[in-house]
Amino acid sequence: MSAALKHPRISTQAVLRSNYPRYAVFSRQFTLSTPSSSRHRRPGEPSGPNEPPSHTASTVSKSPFKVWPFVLIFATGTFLFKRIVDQRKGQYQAKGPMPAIENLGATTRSSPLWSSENVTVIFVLGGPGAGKGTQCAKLVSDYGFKHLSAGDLLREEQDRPGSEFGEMIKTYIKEGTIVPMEVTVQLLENAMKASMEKDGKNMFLIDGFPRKLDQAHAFERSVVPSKFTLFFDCPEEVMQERLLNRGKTSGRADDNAESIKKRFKTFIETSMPVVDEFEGQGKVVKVEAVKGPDEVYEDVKAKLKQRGVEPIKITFVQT
Ligand SMILES: Nc1ncnc2c1ncn2[C@@H]1O[C@H](COP(=O)(O)OP(=O)(O)OP(=O)(O)O)[C@@H](O)[C@H]1O
Ligand SMILES: O=c1ccn([C@@H]2O[C@H](COP(=O)(O)O)[C@@H](O)[C@H]2O)c(=O)[nH]1
Repeated sequence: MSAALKHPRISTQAVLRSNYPRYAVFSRQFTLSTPSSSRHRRPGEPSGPNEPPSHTASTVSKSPFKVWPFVLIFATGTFLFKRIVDQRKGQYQAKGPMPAIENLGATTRSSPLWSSENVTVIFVLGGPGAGKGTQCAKLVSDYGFKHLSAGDLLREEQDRPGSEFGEMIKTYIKEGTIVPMEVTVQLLENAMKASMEKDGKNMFLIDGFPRKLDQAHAFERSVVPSKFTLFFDCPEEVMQERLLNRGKTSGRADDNAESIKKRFKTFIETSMPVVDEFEGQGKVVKVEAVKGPDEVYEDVKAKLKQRGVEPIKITFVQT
């Protein structure tokens, strides 16, 4: 547009021809205002290069039709530009509020905080309701692991008075989608540090995490590489029945038919690629999770044994 105003004879003509054929007459008139020796002069037009015109801008200012198209083009352009900007703003806002990630440093490290020699991490994955938490509770008492559930940590943070992430977490959990990894990885790292300092525990079962490839990569790069992933395989119908049952007493905002459906979708589309990637690295221990809790647990113990993970031996010493 600015080019058109600087060089009206050239560019506005081109614009008018290409976009507004009905202004062709005007366009021609405008072109004719160019001084030329090979045509008839118009009234008031200078006869030569040294003679001033008898009145200024006569061809443009006399007819309103010669100005309006430019005004129209400018207004339409401005209107469309503003609409595009507003639409884009809308798209970004629809993704929900982003956390103040500058306060969350864990995922910015380029090397792990701990080595897998000193700190053992077993990820526990499986669909919603596959029985991860139930099996973890059993493993804690027999193997001495510290159990950290990513979902529990997020719910705690959600309910912590003054948390800047509370509202955001609530929305993600209700929708069955994955909270931005900066928040979850930082919560896990904090909980691991606390456990090591307080209980001296350095063997962790990390339940319900990583649920997305970016989390998996960030955690292994900046916190500690995992030993392997314990994966509980269970059909959706079985998991749905368990979750609806649990929903009668759990008080969880996502144990209802609508949220469960969304959580299943997220599991298939977002979390299964994590299992597939670890599988490709030979780092998945798969357990069928349809039978009762004790039968499933027997299978878990047998599979862990194959991986060299043994229960804690309690030795009774006679005094
Ligand atoms: N093997 C099983 N057979 C029958 N019911 C089970 C079994 N394992 C767990 N449950 C029950 O199913 C429900 C879900 O179990 P659990 O909380 O352990 O699953 P989860 O995988 O941790 O779920 P989520 O990912 O939603 O936290 C609970 O009510 C639990 O008592
Ligand atoms: O890494 C994670 C783990 C969990 N979430 C969110 O929490 C809910 C509940 O998780 P449970 O493991 O079933 O307790 C899950 O649906 C996600 O919305 C997460 O964002 N990131």
